[in-house]
Amino acid sequence: MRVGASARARATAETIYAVATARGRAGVSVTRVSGPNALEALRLARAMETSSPSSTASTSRANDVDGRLRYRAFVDPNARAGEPPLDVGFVATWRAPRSFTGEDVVEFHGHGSVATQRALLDALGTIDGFRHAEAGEFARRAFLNGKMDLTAAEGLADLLDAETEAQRRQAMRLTANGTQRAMYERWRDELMTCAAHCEAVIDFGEEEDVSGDVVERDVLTRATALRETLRKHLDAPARGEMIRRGVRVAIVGAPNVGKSSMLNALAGRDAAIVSPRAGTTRDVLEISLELNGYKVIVSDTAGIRETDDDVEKMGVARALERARDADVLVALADASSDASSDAARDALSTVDVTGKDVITVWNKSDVIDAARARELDARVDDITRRGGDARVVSARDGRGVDDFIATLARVVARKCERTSVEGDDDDALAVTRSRHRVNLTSCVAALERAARRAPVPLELRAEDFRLAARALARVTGSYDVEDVLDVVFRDFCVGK
Ligand SMILES: Nc1nc2c(ncn2[C@@H]2O[C@H](COP(=O)(O)OP(=O)(O)OP(=O)(O)O)[C@@H](O)[C@H]2O)c(=O)[nH]1
Ligand SMILES: [Mg+2]
Repeated sequence: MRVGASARARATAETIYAVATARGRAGVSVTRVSGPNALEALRLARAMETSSPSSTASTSRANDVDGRLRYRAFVDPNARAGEPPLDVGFVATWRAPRSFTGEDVVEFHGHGSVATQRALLDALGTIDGFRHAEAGEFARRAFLNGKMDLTAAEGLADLLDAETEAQRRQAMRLTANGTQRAMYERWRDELMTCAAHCEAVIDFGEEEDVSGDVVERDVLTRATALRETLRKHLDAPARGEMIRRGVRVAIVGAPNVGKSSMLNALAGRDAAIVSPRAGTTRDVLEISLELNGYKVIVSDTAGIRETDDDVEKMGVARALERARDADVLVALADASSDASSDAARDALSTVDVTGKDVITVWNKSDVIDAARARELDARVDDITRRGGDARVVSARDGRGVDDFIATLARVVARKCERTSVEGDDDDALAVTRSRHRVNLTSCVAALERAARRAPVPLELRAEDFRLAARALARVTGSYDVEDVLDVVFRDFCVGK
């Protein structure tokens, strides 16, 4: 991995420490120390069978660097005689480069209380050249020391944030399997090969019994194939990003149709204010759910209608904006009357639904007569027959709500499940971050220039292949890393 020498030097000059587990009350708390002088921290670890503090450093430091847990008293080297130890627990030590960060690492596994954590941190702070770590600094060092690439680091951040099964699996694939990195590196190698072939023709011309034309044709064939793969990768529904951030569902419709009541039914609590007055909801209100193991963020929005009320107008604008950003629209209407929904339908027709799923729901089925019920059932059948999703429900008495939730869960799963794009591990193909999307897009742009049909000097083609390869290298962090490091590692907590 190519990383600027200055970055590496800066990363390894100091020894850092931090609590790696959650702060506060817990059975066990792990405090991690990493850096060139990390073994100095063993001064705080005293073997339980010896009572003489002076004997600790020399005996334990030589023998204890094998990653095994050893039972120790944690002591403050400056403590007065007769003081009890700071804590007792286990200490483990790893030597560079065979550690998480690639540096010397010492871990203290003590009791999880605020007081023991603070006492140990204070004692570590008295050691020369030691300082408290910043957020993400351990992971950053691991990256700088070549222990993981940026996609794995991002996967680690995702894993620490994972709330659902789908998020956990996706994060593990990134951080443990490295499948995404392998794919990007394979494509990058292919681009470098194209550049090299162009350059070979430039350097050796036609002498080496290779015809420039043949090489050029071969390179263009490879480039075109790769461009198609990349395009498919980019065009595939943003499944990876959706699993990571949660599928966005917006409940939209005319005022008073029961949008807030539906949100409350989904949440299983009174999250939103419900009232008989049209125009009750003004702001967007969000709740988080887990459906089929996927994270789902449901938004309740203001009822859409023409209005002179300035505040309501802002609410309507926000509702439409939310509809535009959503992955799934729940278009709610009043089963007892179609009239109020016309303005909402007109406004919503301006929202581009490409790539979105729309579930049409008629609410308030408890107040309709049998004829109307039959009419709505026929409309539901019609929509279903055309491959759409529709439901008739009553948020008031709960009729049909479970079926609606099942439909929503199915739609969410369909959006997040494997979409067969290419290759045998489709999940690796999901673009998980906009940072990747940006670089992949510039890769495709450069590749398109490199592989254009018009006669172009080979030098220019070679240069564009190199630019395309560089864009991919930025995703894994093997090129131009300095400017992206803060972006990638700022999401970590302290201690990681
Ligand atoms: N009969 C009946 N009334 C309902 C049902 N769902 C909601 N309501 C009533 O309809 C009224 C409006 O409900 P809300 O949930 O506030 O409707 P809304 O779409 O959020 O309204 P706005 O926020 O004003 O756009 C309230 O009086 C609810 O009690 C239902 O299934 N049946
Ligand atoms: Mg409302």
